[in-house]
Amino acid sequence: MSNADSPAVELRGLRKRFGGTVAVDGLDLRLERGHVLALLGPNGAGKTTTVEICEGFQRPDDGSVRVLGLDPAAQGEALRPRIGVMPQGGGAYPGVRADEMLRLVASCTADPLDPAWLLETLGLGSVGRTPYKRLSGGQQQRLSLACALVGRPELVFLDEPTAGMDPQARRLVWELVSALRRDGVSVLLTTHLMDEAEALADRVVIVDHGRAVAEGTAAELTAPEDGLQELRFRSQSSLELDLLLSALPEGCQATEPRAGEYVIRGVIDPQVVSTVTAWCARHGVLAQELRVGKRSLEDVFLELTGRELRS
Ligand SMILES: Nc1ncnc2c1ncn2[C@@H]1O[C@H](COP(=O)(O)OP(=O)(O)OP(=O)(O)O)[C@@H](O)[C@H]1O
Repeated sequence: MSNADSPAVELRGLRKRFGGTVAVDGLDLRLERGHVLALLGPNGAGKTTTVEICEGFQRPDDGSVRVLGLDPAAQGEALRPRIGVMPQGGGAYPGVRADEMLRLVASCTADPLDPAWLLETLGLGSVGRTPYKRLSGGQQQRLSLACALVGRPELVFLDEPTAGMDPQARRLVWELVSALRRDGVSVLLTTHLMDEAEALADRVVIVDHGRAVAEGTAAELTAPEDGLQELRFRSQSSLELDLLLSALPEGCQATEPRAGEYVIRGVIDPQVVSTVTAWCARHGVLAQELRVGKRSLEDVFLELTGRELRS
């Protein structure tokens, strides 16, 4: 396969362990050119290790890795000018000013974007002369993102790009990632924020314990199983679901996937909603956060793994 036709990233059977810890456990993944792929998973799922292997900073124990058609471990020199990397937690010389830092990185690339424009776009125009160590965590993150993008990369790796940012800064970063996508840049991002994955990614790979447990568009992943709808609510734990079920039409299922969280699956019509709330009222149960509709990515993750994304 020629370099230009190959996917932006293709991983097959990727494995990496650190001593007794299995960080990546047979991961397959494919990012098409010009797409945004989100690796969604809780802390310790193996997201950073996967990204660092793609960037050539770690060597896998097993499996094949192709990034823009190249092997990052063996062809790093050819690959590096074509990718942008925003590592988790950023990093720079503590005393360097924001604009100096960005200009320095720009000077190492063949055809950089205008650093002043990039700082402005990321809301850093007013802190260009501020030393790195005096920037807020969110500003440091945005400077790190600017450094990843200034060389006009074909492919960008963003490891938890909005961690620690306030909502306004997060919105700026989301807009920038959407703009990258419009410009045909491929993006692999990691996150444990489902709304981030949902807002930005063409495809989402849910990872847990170094393995992909589900993959698809956010809409595919959250579509109700079997075309059935869901009614969800929270309440005290251990409600007598058999009793509730006996009040509902045939074909409905009722489960408590986690203590105090209830899911009714079936054809959810107004009558079913009314039956559930009436049953709750009869039993002195306050049904909170009652909603009818599709599952969230968080629900999907919980159902697949029994754990929450935000661990
Ligand atoms: N250099 C290392 N030495 C030892 N263990 C490591 C190393 N790097 C990662 N690990 C372990 O591998 C597992 C996966 O870590 P990784 O950082 O890839 O997960 P992650 O999904 O990115 O999590 P986070 O969101 O916390 O960054 C964890 O158990 C972690 O402690």
